Amino acid sequence: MPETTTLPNASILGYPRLGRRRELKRAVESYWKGATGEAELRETARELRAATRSRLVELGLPVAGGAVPETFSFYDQVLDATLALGAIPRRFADVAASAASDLTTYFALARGDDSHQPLEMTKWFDTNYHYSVPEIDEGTPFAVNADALVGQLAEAREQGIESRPVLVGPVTYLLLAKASDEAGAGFRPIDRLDEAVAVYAQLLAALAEAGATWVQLDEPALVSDSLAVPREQTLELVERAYTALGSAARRPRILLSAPYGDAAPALVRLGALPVEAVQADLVRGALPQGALASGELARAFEGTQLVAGVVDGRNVWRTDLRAAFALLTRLQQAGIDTVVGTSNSLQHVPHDVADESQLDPRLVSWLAFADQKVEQVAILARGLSDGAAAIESELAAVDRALADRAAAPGVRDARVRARVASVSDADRRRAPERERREAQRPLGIPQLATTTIGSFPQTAEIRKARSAFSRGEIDQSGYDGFLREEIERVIRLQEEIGLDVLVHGEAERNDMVQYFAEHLDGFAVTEHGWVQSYGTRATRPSLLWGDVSRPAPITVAWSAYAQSLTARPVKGMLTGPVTILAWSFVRDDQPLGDTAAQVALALRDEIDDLVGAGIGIVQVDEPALRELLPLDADRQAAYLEWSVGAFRLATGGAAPEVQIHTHLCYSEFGEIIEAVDGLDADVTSIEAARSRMDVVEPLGAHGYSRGIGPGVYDIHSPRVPSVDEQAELIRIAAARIPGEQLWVNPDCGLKTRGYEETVASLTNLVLAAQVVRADEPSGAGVA
Ligand code: MET
Ligand SMILES: [Zn+2]
Repeated sequence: MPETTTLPNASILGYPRLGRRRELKRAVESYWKGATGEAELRETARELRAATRSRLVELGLPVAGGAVPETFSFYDQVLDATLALGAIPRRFADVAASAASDLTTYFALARGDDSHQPLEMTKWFDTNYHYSVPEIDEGTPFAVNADALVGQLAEAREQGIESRPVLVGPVTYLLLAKASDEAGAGFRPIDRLDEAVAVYAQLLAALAEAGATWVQLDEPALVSDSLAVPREQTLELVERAYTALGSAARRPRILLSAPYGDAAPALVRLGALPVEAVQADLVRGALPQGALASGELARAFEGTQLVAGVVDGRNVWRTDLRAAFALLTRLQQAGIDTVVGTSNSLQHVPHDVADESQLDPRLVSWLAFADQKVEQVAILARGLSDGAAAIESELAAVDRALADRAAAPGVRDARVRARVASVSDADRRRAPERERREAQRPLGIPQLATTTIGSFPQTAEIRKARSAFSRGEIDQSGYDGFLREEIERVIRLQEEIGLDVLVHGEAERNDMVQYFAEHLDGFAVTEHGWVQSYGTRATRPSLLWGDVSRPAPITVAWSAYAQSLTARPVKGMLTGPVTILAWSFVRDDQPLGDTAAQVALALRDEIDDLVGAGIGIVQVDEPALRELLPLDADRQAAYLEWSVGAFRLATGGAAPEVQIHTHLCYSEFGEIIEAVDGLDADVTSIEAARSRMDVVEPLGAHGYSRGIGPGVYDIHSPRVPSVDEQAELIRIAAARIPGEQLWVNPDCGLKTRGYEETVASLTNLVLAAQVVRADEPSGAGVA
């Protein structure tokens, strides 16, 4: 074990990485465009890292002892680990061999190039952050590359800060990897754990050599039941890996973290590992009460520090410091060397609430973004060192803010509460499926009906008009006129292409959640509250702070106008309750299910009004249904009950003749078919083109009886899929799913696409449907 000091009693696992004003986004994108060179980009990155370290110290993290984490990334922390391990997929070997620098290879992996598809991206645990999926096979090279981490350490030292390098740990890295296409049958990336651990040991040696006193290795795999191996086995793998790493001759002290969930069942065993600190998420998770009371936990943590993740890194609310302090005090009294920490990296929250000049100051007083959370950690740490009295005034200030929040108008709205209380099971039940199918015949939907997912390209013109409107340069009627012209254009275009069920195109929406947040009571939107979703992309989640209700119809005028222009059916288009919650920062003072029911009732009224305005088909998008599924298997049933219940409450008022669609876009659809079936939607569109229709297999096996539209057009790139290619995918689906159930549509909305490729691709899509209808002449025509 290295002879260095223990961790100071305040730390965080990580911090936002794009910069307070998304400086890194601009620098990286300008480098991609070729407008700036690598040296300039590296200089901006260096300045950003320096600013972050100084800021963390200013907010109260100690300069010495490894309290300040190095969590910079040019694109993604999993991709950083791929480079640190030298695990360049073999299909990129030519890129790596000829690359001018590591950075060229790095971005080629992230984004692909003319001759290489990029690494796949998928969601990081139960967050809306996406990581670049490592591709490993028996022959993927592993070769240590500590340059980036060592360089950052040296920069920090120059600044007078003893920082702590951070890396995704070996078990999590391999469990999040996928077997490459070249892998042999039955190969699993985790099979190469011992080799990877050997490279991690070399990395640790290089860091020790460079003077690192601490290193943080993140192992969130420890809290997940959604990985390829059962959780108990993950713990064994972690024990194997860290027993080896712990015994390495030359290494910094190790902080092993288990963020994003409940590590309680594993905590005693983690404490006994030969590492010097273990972090546990005490917001999503708990302490093992029995082991704490019996002294077993304290014995396991003898000589090991416990980083208590009491400040929530997943939301934007001020922590109840008094409750957090009570928990910390119990740990301290149990004799455990306790460090105050966050539940997970602060990368999932915006920078600084002080930047929000437009928000109601009263709301602001209840909030804590990343900077405020670091201050909270520092306050609690001071309490641990100096005693409760030293922080009593800070605790009292939080008490007052929380009391104010609990009593503030709008946080509890008696009318909304009464309505939720009066909801009965019948409100969640539509007429039986078969009866609905009959009632919906007049809609005249043909077999292999063609449609889109909702949005059409968001052109520069649309964005310009929106910002001119928000700046007051055009007035309401000017803006509405612009949107009506846009809708008319999109309707005519769809008629020309020959789609069966049309959409209005969503030109009025800046974002599928924020648009609704802006039109519902109980929400606020931020100015600078950006959160990285992947690479240089960030979203600005809305703040759901109060009881939710709908002061007036939201989408009805647009949908009704679109329907007035055409004889073909136009789908109304709404974002579902679960997705609205998932992509907002949600109040933490009541169960999510209660909040979801409020949003559902607002949407229920919207559907009612859409139908009243002559709309016969309404799509309620739930792309985040899978994302919110708890990592912990024990919590999944309860989640599915309230989430599916909220969708059904939103849609349950629709008469049998109204066709309800939903849209889900993610690949692990097979896992939650039961729940999707439970949504009781008439038609569901899903992402399927990239996986070449993998989902139809489980759908066929399940005996799924509802309408289903597996995507035949991958909208993630400008590539135009040919008629043959799309027809081929339709045929794969048609082999397992009867024609009257099968819909033909793209994977997702078209908002990020350009018009040229959209028109070409949709034209091919319609032709492909015609070609397949002609395969079996008896199946063609109106069902
Ligand atoms: C991420 S799912 C998007 C659904 C939405 N209706 C759209 O087309 O864009
Ligand atoms: Zn989608």
